[in-house]
Amino acid sequence: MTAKISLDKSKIKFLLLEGVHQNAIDVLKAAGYTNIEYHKKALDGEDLINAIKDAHFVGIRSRTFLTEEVIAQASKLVAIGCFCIGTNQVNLEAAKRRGIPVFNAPFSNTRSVAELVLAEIILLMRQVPKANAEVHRGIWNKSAAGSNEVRGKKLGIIGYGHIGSQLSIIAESIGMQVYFYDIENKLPLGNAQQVASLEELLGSCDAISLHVPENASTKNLINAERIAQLKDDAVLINAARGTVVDIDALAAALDAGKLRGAALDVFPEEPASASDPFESPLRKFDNVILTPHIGGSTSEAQANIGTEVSSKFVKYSDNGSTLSAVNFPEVSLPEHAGATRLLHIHENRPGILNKINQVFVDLNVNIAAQFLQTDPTIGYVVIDVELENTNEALARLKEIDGTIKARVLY
Ligand SMILES: NC(=O)c1ccc[n+]([C@@H]2O[C@H](COP(=O)([O-])OP(=O)(O)OC[C@H]3O[C@@H](n4cnc5c(N)ncnc54)[C@H](O)[C@@H]3O)[C@@H](O)[C@H]2O)c1
Ligand SMILES: O=C(O)[C@H](O)COP(=O)(O)O
Repeated sequence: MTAKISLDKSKIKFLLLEGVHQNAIDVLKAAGYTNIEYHKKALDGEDLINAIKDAHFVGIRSRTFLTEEVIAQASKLVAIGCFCIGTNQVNLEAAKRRGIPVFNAPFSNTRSVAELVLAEIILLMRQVPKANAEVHRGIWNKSAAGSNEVRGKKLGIIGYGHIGSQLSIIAESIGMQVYFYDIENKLPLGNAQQVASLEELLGSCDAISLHVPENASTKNLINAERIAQLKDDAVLINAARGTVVDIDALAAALDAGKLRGAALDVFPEEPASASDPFESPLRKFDNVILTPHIGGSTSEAQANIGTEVSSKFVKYSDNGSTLSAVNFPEVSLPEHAGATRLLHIHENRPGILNKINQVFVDLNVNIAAQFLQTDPTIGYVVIDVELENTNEALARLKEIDGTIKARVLY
């Protein structure tokens, strides 16, 4: 039997924002999904509500904010895809409560960020940003003062996840000694060493690079007190999230002559579009590299992300798989040829699975396979059955108290 989706594929609307790569569209079309609304920019306010209100799937990058209010107005939404790593721009809880899994691309732009950071470390250790700015102004200041090789220097990485550990490998390959601080115990790659406290890292390293997520524990992680602990000639890099560094404290330190330089790719407030101005107290410093959140913006990364996240959409839509969803019980599913597949997302409360199974007892059908995953608040069960009357089964599943969403795949 050929797999057929409950709702005609041409009626399933995909809303893709922020110029996600063409691969995203190609993957959807190859899977038979043709109803794709594509925007090159982020949407907000009324424009976002109007576009999302009849969408089944929405794909965004880091600049579209899917708040509780926005998600509440998207009554048909089945899944959200972040075509990037970060998912802080989505209210993950609000999505989960409505039975909407959120997918991302957890490592498709990892290498791009690590390469940019390594380049910035080398440039800052050689004072290239300052030299470049001066030569542009006609000043020929040829000097070796304050200029160093990175070989043998200490790199301190804060957050040793995908990007931090990738940076560790490539920095070590050009001779840096790598130390890292992470709230979790992590396997040190190569000769890297984990340190027990942030203070230990801050006071001893020549370059510090941040690779933590945006959350309560990382807000202003690098504040005035911690900047004061850095070596006077250290370089500081933030390509994680803008909230991690207190920008005013950094500007004050740079004004006082602290630090050799800094590189920032992310900011507490980023312009929504190219026509909006970028304001920052850091703009005046020649020894600071400022980039417009382009750490993951390479052709390679964007192409990979387009394929990866759209493939997750297709798998969820065709097959029910939530593997690698960031806010949802993960169910990895086999093909379901020959059976009807019913998906039921529910509040995780006692007795609900019994009620679900009772539907099939009452209909006198055998359950061929059942896959269940729960977290403390919701459950996701996928049921394969040989069933003639799917409408009745679906209607009865939807009537069960505590049901959040139910759908059928043929
Ligand atoms: N500039 C860009 O374009 C760009 C591109 C990709 C990712 N990012 C951002 O980079 C960050 C890291 O990405 P990743 O893929 O390496 O994430 P990851 O989840 O793989 O790693 C994050 C690491 O930070 C650690 N961590 C969390 N809180 C911490 C804390 N308070 N102190 C120390 N360590 C802590 C975690 O244990 C984990 O090891 C994310 O915020 C992501 O959004 C930015
Ligand atoms: O989270 C990420 O992957 C980065 O911040 C990149 O976001 P972007 O897709 O908006 O460039």
